Amino acid sequence: MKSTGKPLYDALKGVAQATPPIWFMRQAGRYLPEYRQLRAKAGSFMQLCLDPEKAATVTLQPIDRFGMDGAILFSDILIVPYGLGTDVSFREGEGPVLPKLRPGDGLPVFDPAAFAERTAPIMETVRLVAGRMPGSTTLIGFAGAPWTVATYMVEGGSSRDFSATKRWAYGHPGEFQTLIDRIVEATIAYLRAQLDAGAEALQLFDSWAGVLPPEAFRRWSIEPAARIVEALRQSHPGVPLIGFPRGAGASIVDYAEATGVDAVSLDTAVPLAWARHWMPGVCLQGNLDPQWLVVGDDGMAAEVERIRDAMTGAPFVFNLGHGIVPETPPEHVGRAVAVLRGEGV
Ligand SMILES: Cc1c2[nH]c(c1CCC(=O)O)Cc1[nH]c(c(CCC(=O)O)c1C)Cc1[nH]c(c(CCC(=O)O)c1C)Cc1[nH]c(c(C)c1CCC(=O)O)C2
Repeated sequence: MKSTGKPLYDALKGVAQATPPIWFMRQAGRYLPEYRQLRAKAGSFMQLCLDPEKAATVTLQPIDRFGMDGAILFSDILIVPYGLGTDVSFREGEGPVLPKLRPGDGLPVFDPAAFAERTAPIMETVRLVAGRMPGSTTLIGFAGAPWTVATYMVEGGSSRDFSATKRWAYGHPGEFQTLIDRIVEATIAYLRAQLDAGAEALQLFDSWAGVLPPEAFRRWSIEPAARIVEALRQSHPGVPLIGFPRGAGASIVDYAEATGVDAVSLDTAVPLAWARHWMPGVCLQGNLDPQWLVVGDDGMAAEVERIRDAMTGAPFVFNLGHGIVPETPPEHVGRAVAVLRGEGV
């Protein structure tokens, strides 16, 4: 493949780069003073997500500061339930709050026109960022995977054990399938719209895939992701797709094969040599522990080099095993980038 001049894009398409491209999950957010400053003026977090000018500015903050190879759209996975008509809000220190959906309740219906209208500001953000990015940067769009999005809709927010969602999925699988199907349809429309607006690659975040036993993982994580991948391949052939089935353990190999993604993002527990051996056909992404960025010392530098060196010669994107935490000093992020690129200590 001819180089596109975008190292992240090329790596995702399977071409190993001499220096791995880098971006970090949650690279825009509360650890950055420039984010906190803009966030204070935006009202609620949802208002910030739905304000294209501010969301575009926030998307570009980590590009301006660190020269990341990827810009991830500033938004949230809960925009899909919002687009389906669900009330979504974020409480300070508590996280997301949604009405709790239960078996027997009317399920949200995917109305394409209403969904497109409610999510239109996100597409405007994508267009603004696409027009303002450096040419070597790749713009990454994203959505939550249907299982992870469903857990927020059923639990009414974050959860420790996902008991209500699991009991529904195991006890009433037909009805739970309908809920998943509706989220799949909405997600396909949502991701297609991001691509039409200028996103160059996509990531599907299945943050809670790891709570599912293997058979349930196949049905509720792999199958919906495979349907989304197939639909996007039909409408937008060639667009690099990244899957992140966090905590999937050994099942990540089945996920990579059965969904047909171009790249998989590895959580902190996945051994890199094992991933290279069992998933030779995909680009790998990961998997520095985000807590190393809080520590930021020579131990962090050594860990960055260990991960980089373990992946030499393979298509690889340097990232974290999960999102940056708010306590992270921004200088430590800068140091990790410099160490990776061999520019600093
Ligand atoms: C599960 C999930 C969510 N959102 C997301 C996931 C999947 C990744 C993961 O597992 O972390 C994905 C997400 N959320 C956010 C982005 C923006 C882009 C980026 O990565 O920089 C992305 C890609 C912004 C955000 N999403 C959220 C914030 C903080 C809100 C604030 O500024 O007050 C940001 C910057 C809020 C959010 N959003 C969500 C929760 C549980 C919370 C509350 C916890 C927290 O605050 O970290 C749901």
